[in-house]
Amino acid sequence: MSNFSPREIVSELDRFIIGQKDAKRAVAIALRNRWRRQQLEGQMREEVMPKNILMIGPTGVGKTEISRRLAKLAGAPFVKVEATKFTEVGYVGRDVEQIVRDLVEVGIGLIREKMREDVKARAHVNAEERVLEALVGKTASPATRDSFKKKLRDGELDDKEIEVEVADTGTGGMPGFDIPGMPGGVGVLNINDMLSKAMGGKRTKTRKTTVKESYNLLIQDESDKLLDQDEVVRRALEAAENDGIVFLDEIDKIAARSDISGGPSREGVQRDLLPLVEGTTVATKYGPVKTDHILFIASGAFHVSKPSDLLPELQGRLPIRVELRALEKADFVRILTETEASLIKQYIALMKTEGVDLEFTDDAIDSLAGIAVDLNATVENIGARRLQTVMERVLDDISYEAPDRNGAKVTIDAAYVQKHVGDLSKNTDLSRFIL
Ligand SMILES: Nc1ncnc2c1ncn2[C@@H]1O[C@H](COP(=O)(O)OP(=O)(O)OP(=O)(O)O)[C@@H](O)[C@H]1O
Repeated sequence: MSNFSPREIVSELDRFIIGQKDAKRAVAIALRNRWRRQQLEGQMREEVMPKNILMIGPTGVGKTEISRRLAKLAGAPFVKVEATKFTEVGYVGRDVEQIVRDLVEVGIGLIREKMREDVKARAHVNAEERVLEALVGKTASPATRDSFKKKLRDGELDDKEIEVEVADTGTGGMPGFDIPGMPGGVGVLNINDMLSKAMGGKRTKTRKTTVKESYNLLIQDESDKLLDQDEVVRRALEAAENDGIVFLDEIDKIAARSDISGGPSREGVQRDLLPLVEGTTVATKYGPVKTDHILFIASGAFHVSKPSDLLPELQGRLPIRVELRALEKADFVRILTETEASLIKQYIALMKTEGVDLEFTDDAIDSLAGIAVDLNATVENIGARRLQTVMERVLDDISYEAPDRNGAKVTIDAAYVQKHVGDLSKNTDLSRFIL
């Protein structure tokens, strides 16, 4: 859990998302509130519920992006679900619980990655200790150890032969396999683990190797010892419960209190979602998960329905309302130029791998932004996503020819942009399919 202040969180989000100050502020406070809750003790800690957020704004203006970046910043498990998915035919009420199961799966992935990193450093330290022991023996004086440690770190002993004892993993180790219906995660059985347990503990063997090569063997050996599956699961459940963020998109589409023919009623879906948001316990294959402290960020355009069309109970559980505004041309220019890993930066980096030096003039960027705005107005407003389709089209030729143009410098100016998408964008019928 990060201990950034709300101001710091907003400034981190500013690196990736242009504008939308209110939404950034709201999520920053929500994240800080989690940290505050963690500082509390006993009953009070259990009483403090997250203040869930309702983001209102047209499509493609940064609602998901803000939430996803927030989760990344916090190292928190994150899932995005379309609320309308639950209005489909064949849906049964309990399906909403899958959201929580998915959140736990994401948590397992995150924690495993984190623990591998933790373990890597520790495994390396342990491995070094074992190499030292192999070199100088168990009873050497601290001074001797230190002097050998220095030589070891300077690489002076790399070619020296030593004997190390490592876990015997049989003939190269057998692969783990999935239990049908329980792919991945704790469902994986490791034959070697089972064998070694069945045989009353570890089987080891002595290997003769050089100091340099022993490291790989020992780091692997130590990592295996350190990465504890039960611990991964325990921490993942904890992360899902306390840090999890669920992004419920298209909540406006289930807001109207009328039924859609064929599918379950919208109100029914709201009723199914309600316990999750209010706090319930969901059974997962890893164990029960309490949803009380999961942060829900619901989002929708609310062009037709209004937040007040949601069930009162659900409205009450989404007390923080923020509006995101539609993006204008100036925003598109900033999205193209100022964000970290902006599309422009991505294309420049990609072309560089081919030895092509790509450059965009200011008027090219202005032109790209202008075309995106026009298309959003004439074809369909898809927000900043429009930049992707326009950019892809403009760079199509260069992308295709890049391998033959190693060493070339390509400058994209307004004329180039106009030539490649300008005319097309004026033809609304054609644009509908291509841009
Ligand atoms: N304000 C912004 N600044 C930078 N990039 C943005 C901004 N708004 C949108 N984008 C980019 O546009 C794409 C779509 O945005 P996002 O997924 O956040 O849309 P959304 O508002 O959640 O819409 P929807 O409800 O349809 O999912 C993302 O790739 C995102 O990077």
